Amino acid sequence: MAPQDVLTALRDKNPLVHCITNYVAMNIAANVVLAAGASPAMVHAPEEIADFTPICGALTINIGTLSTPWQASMMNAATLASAHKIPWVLDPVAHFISDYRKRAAQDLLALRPTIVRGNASEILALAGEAGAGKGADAGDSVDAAQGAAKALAAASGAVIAITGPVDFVTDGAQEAHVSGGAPLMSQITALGCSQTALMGAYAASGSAFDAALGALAHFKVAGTAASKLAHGPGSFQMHFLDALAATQPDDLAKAIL
Ligand SMILES: Nc1ncnc2c1ncn2[C@@H]1O[C@H](COP(=O)(O)OP(=O)(O)OP(=O)(O)O)[C@@H](O)[C@H]1O
Ligand SMILES: Cc1ncsc1CCO
Ligand SMILES: [Mg+2]
Repeated sequence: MAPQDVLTALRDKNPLVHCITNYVAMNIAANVVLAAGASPAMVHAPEEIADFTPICGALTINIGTLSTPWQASMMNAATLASAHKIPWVLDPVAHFISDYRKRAAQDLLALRPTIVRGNASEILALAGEAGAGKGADAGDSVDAAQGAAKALAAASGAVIAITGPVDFVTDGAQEAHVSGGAPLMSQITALGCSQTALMGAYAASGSAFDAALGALAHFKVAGTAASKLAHGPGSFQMHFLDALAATQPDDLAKAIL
């Protein structure tokens, strides 16, 4: 299924996307998923996972504001998703900042996510390579992390997506670059986290590589459109949501190299 067909299926199915994300990202990520045409639900209580994860079209897990009870929910939800063959996406936000977070990311990776999405520093570190990341923002270039992404895809079986000025995605065999968007996108917090949530919506609607590629292209196309209307980060966010909703399946090819 080509990326544009995944978007058509997404809008047709309006899939339910279980998002376990961070406090910073919750609102923008939910709005991004809604604007694109899917149905987000931010559910993280340990008591609710067993009931909720199995009825969803996809699961997304983001460790941006990790704590012990949330980690238990993440591990349980990921285990259930893998057991029920529900696609799930891992976003290992700044996992290199502490041993606690590093171990949490590796434990989740061992549960075999369908897709891993991170910035260059996060993907480098997840593959065990040294990078320059210090917090949630990337300190490395996408180019520098491409080899790590390929190695990680081969080792984990996941599709690996790196976001940045030009995105890169690989499943170990196929690969693609995705261009467009605007530098302003890195000035708005949690847009990467929102990209992860959108990848869940796409993964609920098509195969893993084309889902990741489609979600990356959707952001770039909408980012390019929003940047023409925006006067700064605040108005960019407003125009970006409008542009996500206005993006049509045939637009996606413009961003894919
Ligand atoms: N300089 C840039 N030019 C164009 N697009 C960009 C640029 N920087 C980031 N983007 C886009 O912004 C989105 C978020 O990517 P980014 O790599 O900043 O994620 P992140 O660091 O994980 O973000 P966060 O942790 O704040 O959620 C992606 O769609 C990416 O393609
Ligand atoms: C700024 C920030 N801190 C923890 S999560 C997050 C959102 C972007 O990853
Ligand atoms: Mg960023």
